[in-house]
Amino acid sequence: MKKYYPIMLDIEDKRCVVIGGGKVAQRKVESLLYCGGAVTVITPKVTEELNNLAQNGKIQIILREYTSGDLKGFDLAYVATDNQRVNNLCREEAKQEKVLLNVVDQPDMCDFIVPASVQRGDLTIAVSTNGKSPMLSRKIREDLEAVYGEEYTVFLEVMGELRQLVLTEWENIHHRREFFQKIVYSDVLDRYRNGEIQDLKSYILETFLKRSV
Ligand SMILES: C[C@@]1(CC(=O)O)c2cc3[nH]c(cc4nc(cc5[nH]c(cc(n2)[C@H]1CCC(=O)O)[C@@](C)(CC(=O)O)[C@@H]5CCC(=O)O)C(CC(=O)O)=C4CCC(=O)O)c(CCC(=O)O)c3CC(=O)O
Ligand SMILES: NC(=O)C1=CN([C@@H]2O[C@H](COP(=O)(O)OP(=O)(O)OC[C@H]3O[C@@H](n4cnc5c(N)ncnc54)[C@H](O)[C@@H]3O)[C@@H](O)[C@H]2O)C=CC1
Repeated sequence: MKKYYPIMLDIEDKRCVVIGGGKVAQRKVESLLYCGGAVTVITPKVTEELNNLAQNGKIQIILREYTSGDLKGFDLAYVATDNQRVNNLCREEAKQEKVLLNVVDQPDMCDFIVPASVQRGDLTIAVSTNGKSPMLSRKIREDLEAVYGEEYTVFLEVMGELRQLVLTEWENIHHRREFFQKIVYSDVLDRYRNGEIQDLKSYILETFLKRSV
């Protein structure tokens, strides 16, 4: 069985090229933009949404078919046409130019594949089936969205702030670990979700910090 290595890639301002301008290309472009990628789309035809993104200066569109040399200078590349010849040419070029390539209709030609993901502030939950069933990835993503709601955005913000505080102020790693463990494994999130707690940060500070110092 093929193994993919899951990583969190910082693509802020990295140059990403997408060959093709249909529905699938659009989905990949949207996720790249969400993470701050600098996106260029090369395609003779685009969806209305991609066109709007270009009008608003969010992406650059080059309105023509792929030609050899188009991947040069990019960090990441996606081919989202349904043209086998273009897939093959891009695969060749990506290898030569050492650009990581995703071929949306051929997992066996990909350097990387894209998981389904849930984003809750700084929390990312990603799901992949190694390409076996993208529909199943989607379904699991939907299930996760129902379980991990917006309260995780707030919770994680508070945990991040507390961690900064504790890392600089507490010397003993065992105390720090125990402190975080108590909060994360408590019923605080359930109670916040049920509306029993109004201000999550104050509640956590009062309940857990007082007890620990
Ligand atoms: C290998 C991979 C390469 C890659 O794109 O990176 C790939 C490949 C292919 N997808 C196909 C079809 C569909 N893809 C989706 C949806 C998504 N596809 C995504 C990723 C991936 N798709 C990578 C593997 C991910 C994994 O490991 O699980 C998601 C998760 C992320 C994203 O695209 O952003 C996004 C869900 C996002 C979300 O909703 O959260 C749907 C469902 C829908 O449309 O709603 C369908 C129709 C139903 C079905 O076929 O299951 C086809 C066949 C085309 C055909 O039939 O001709 C191929 C090619 C092939 O398999 O040969
Ligand atoms: N990975 C995934 O998540 C999924 C992949 N697919 C596959 O992705 C492919 C694309 O799907 P859609 O976006 O729905 O197709 P589409 O037909 O809507 O879009 C294809 C795009 O490619 C462009 N194109 C065609 N020839 C080109 C060339 N020589 N150079 C540059 N651009 C060119 C077209 O102008 C069009 O914008 C299909 O092969 C499909 O099987 C389909 C669903 C999901």
